[in-house]
Amino acid sequence: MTTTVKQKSQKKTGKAFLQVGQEGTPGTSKISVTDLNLFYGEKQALFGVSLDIEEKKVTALIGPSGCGKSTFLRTLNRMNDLIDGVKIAGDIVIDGENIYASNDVIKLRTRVGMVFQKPNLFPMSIFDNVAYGPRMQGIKNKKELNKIVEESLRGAAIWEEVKDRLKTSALGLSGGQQQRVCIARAIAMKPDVILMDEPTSALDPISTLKVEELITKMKKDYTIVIVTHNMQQAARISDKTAFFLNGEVVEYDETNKIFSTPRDQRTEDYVTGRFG
Ligand SMILES: Nc1ncnc2c1ncn2[C@@H]1O[C@H](COP(=O)(O)OP(=O)(O)OP(=O)(O)O)[C@@H](O)[C@H]1O
Repeated sequence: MTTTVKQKSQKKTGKAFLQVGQEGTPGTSKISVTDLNLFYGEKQALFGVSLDIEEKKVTALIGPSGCGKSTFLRTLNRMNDLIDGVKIAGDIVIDGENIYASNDVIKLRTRVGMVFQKPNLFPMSIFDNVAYGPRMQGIKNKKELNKIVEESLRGAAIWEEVKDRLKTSALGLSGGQQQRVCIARAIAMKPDVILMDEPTSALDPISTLKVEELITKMKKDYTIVIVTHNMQQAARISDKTAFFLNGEVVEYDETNKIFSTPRDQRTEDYVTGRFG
């Protein structure tokens, strides 16, 4: 606990911006989930989910529609708290801290950013979209904001495309560009973890490829958890894959094992397209 607080304050004051989050060692456990059960009212959506998500790796969540992937993803930054009647039991520990033990959800969502299925930019300029979070955190200095916006847009591989139109409406960009600005907006909060819920499902193949390349680059700096329906995408970009079925994790392993030599027949049936 003390260590975590210390690390966070060093992050704020110390290192150059995009180096934030580089303290962790790839492959060590970043998020530890133990016996997680979630109910929407009377309906149980997650059943005893336990898994460790590794630092600076891409973890894919796959499985048929309605099996609990998005529900699980949203527990990692407590987005389900916003839904009436949700009950959650179990532990989710990030960097040694149980995220359900603290009431500081804003701090949690700063550390654990999220990118949604459809780009959800605000009807304001590209600059203001990316500067929105830092401004909410109290950063007013123009030079500092300029730096954060440029570094975030560079980090999201969209700077070259938008640098001459930062003051124009973000809604004038293509869907694929908007999604990368959404990623820049998440990066601007200096998170450690980025959750992505089917981030390319609304994009054309070229934009999808750009976002996939971006995700692959981003794992140098961030721990990424991505929900995808696209098996090829999971195989291309993720290091680990969890296969969900009816609210349970059937199998969780190195991605190449899940796709080449799965242990469970149900995983094999799903990844080979026999159902889903
Ligand atoms: N807000 C909610 N209220 C009640 N039930 C919900 C809610 N959100 C999801 N569910 C139910 O929880 C179960 C898991 O849904 P979830 O969206 O997590 O699945 P998913 O695997 O992400 O599906 P998809 O791939 O279609 O997005 C489903 O039965 C769904 O109907």
